[in-house]
Amino acid sequence: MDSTTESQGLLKPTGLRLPNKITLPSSPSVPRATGLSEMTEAAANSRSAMGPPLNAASKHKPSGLPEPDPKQRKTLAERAGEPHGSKIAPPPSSRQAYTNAKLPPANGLSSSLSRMPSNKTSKHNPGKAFGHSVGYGSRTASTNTYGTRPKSSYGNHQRSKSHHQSSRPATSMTNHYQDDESDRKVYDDARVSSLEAQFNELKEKMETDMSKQGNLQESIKLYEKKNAELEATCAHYRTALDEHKTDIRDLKGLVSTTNMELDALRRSHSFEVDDLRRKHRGEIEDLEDRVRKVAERSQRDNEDEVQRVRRELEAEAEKTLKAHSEQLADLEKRLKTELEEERAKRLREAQEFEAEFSSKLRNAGLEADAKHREAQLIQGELTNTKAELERERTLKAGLQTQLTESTTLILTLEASNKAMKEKIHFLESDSQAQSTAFNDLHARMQRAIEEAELANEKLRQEETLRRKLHNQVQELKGNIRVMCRVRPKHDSETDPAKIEFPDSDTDSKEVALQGPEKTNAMGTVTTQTFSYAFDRVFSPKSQNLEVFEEISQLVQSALDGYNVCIFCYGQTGSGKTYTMSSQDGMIPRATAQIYSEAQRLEEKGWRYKMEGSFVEVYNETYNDLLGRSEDLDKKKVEVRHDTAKKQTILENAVSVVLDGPDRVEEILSRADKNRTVAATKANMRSSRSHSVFILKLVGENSITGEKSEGTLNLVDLAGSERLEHSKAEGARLKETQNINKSLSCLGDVINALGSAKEGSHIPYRNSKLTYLLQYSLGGNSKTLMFVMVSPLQAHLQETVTSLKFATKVHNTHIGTAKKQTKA
Ligand SMILES: Nc1ncnc2c1ncn2[C@@H]1O[C@H](COP(=O)(O)OP(=O)(O)OP(=O)(O)O)[C@@H](O)[C@H]1O
Repeated sequence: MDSTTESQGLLKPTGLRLPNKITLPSSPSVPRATGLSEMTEAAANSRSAMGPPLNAASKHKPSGLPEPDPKQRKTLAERAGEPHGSKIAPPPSSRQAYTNAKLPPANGLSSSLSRMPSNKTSKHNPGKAFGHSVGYGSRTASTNTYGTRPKSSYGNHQRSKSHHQSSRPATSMTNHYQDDESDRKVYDDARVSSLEAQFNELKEKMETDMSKQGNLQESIKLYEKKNAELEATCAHYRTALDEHKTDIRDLKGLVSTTNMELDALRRSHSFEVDDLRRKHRGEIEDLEDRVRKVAERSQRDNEDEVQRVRRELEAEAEKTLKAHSEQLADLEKRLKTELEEERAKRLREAQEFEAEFSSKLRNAGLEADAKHREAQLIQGELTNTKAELERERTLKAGLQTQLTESTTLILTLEASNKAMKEKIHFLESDSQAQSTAFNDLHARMQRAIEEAELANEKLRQEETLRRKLHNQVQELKGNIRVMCRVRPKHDSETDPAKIEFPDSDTDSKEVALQGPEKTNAMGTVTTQTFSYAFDRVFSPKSQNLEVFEEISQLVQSALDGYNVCIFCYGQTGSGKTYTMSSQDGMIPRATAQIYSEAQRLEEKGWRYKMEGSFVEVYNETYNDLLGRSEDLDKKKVEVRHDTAKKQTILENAVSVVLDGPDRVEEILSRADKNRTVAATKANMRSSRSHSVFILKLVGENSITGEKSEGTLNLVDLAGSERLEHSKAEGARLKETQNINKSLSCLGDVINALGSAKEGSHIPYRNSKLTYLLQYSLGGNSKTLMFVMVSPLQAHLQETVTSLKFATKVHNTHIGTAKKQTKA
């Protein structure tokens, strides 16, 4: 039911009219929701716009709604044209009682008023109460009071008053009623007008409330609208929030992906940097290696050049001397002829003028005596010159310093020749004396030549003696010698072992290793020192040249016809290959020495033929390192021994005739190439195989008829590391087992050679290596073992094992070496 209908309903019983239209004030105070903050503000505003609570509103505060002017308002009595309404005002107490609604309104209003909210404090039925007390013309018997007072405090008061009245007698009451009827009527009118006033007041209040209700409904609608807007905004923001959350999630995913990519990039970058660093280091090492090789090669070239120039100069000097001798001989011959002619001529002249110049002849005889003395002097000078020439011939070979002397001598000879010519020219004046002088000269020259031949013969004998003495020296040094070499530490290597060379200032024959620190039960830290002594110890500072000087005498022995075996023993990476086969290693140096010695010996009548072979022993099979690389593991190399000649023959292996120093380089590079090819097939094969360079030297002296045949074996043994340390498996295990077997066989052979009596069994056949070296180890040979030592602490255990093995070999004494002479 709307407010208008309700108002109309209210008007019916009373005939009062409510204003047709209640204009609700616009509510400017209600803001439009524009956002979350605005909504809060609007809510606050709307709350304030709602006004005070309803019970407060019942006090009728001005609400802004149009209200009838209170001055124009008229009471019902006024409207009905009853002028006395204003005169009879109810007592203030009765007005108060109506306000409290303890009394019911007039009967005509009862139906309408019954729909009004009742005061909950009242227990009365207002209509009923009103009916009982104010019904027109009816008074209930139960009403002991006059019945005009409402049941309120006023009523109570009435009741208490009635109570007093009830004590009055009924007759007196009836009288009173008749007397005061007019007063009662007045009083009723007053009451009616009072009720009307109250009703008006109530109606106004209702209207106010209704208008407020309308306002409130408007406000509610506005709030609902605003709420809907806010909810829409809220939903919008929620969607936006969800989108943002999705974006944030995406971004987080992107960030983590980017981070992962960055990490991957960083990792790959660091790998690349590491690779580049490794590559760079490798390149630097390659470059250093190449530079070193170039330097070494150029040094060798220089040495060769010096040798060549020396040889050329010597040849030239010899040629010059020969030319001078020939010139001298020509001169002598010409002079002789001229002298003969001159003599004949002079004889003729002398006969012609004998008589004429007899006195002059006497004088000439005197002069001839003088000249004879001079000729003798010249003859002495000539003898000296010849002696000098002879000395020059003896000394010229290989002595660069004496080349200068030779030049000086040549100059002196030239001067002497010149002087001689002058003297001969002078002597031409006396043919007799000159003839005698030249005869003498000739005789002396003959004698000098004979003496020179005697000297040459003596020299040859001395060479044979030198060989014998050299061998005796070698024997005194021992037929098996052991030398130790400690390689230098590379820059890339850390943690060096403590290796000392106590006698490096004097003999350099000792090496001392300091073992790891050990703590005993008492907590004392001790270090064990291992000392070893060998024939020679080379510190890391030593160069290949210094090492070669020690072994050059053995190389000489090979030229002299002995079997020589030089091998390098030690763990992988200890410097065996560097010592043996590097550019200036033992193999190139030994062959270079052999060449120059062979040339030197040529003038003593020796002619040498040299042949080189290079084989490897890998997994107990022989491979030819000078053959074609594709045949390396296919071609079967066999080793045979000629027991009668005590010679080793390699079948199916290439043997290269070494007719010049360049050939050695060629051999080494070919072997190196083959080993590199093999290394790709079996990893680190060069370290896992023994390589043996065999140089056969066959010499013959055309003058003495002597012959010699020696062999120089240069062996680079495989790495000697123990099986338990190498942790090898599969193919590597087999390799290591074979290496260990052959090395231990080598030890056994040396041991047997040292302890066995002549003719007893030596276990050469137990391994391919000892079988190959059968005639180069033992009684008929000279053996030198280099024990190579790594300078690192990590290799200390292996180093100690190697040095122990070397000490065992060093303590072995092998029987006297025998020179091999060809039948
Ligand atoms: N005396 C030295 N002076 C300078 N460098 C050396 C010396 N000895 C060895 N080296 C270097 O040490 C490294 C290992 O040496 P090398 O290859 O000769 O050892 P190895 O015992 O022959 O090893 P493997 O058994 O593997 O053949 C090489 O780089 C070599 O150049």
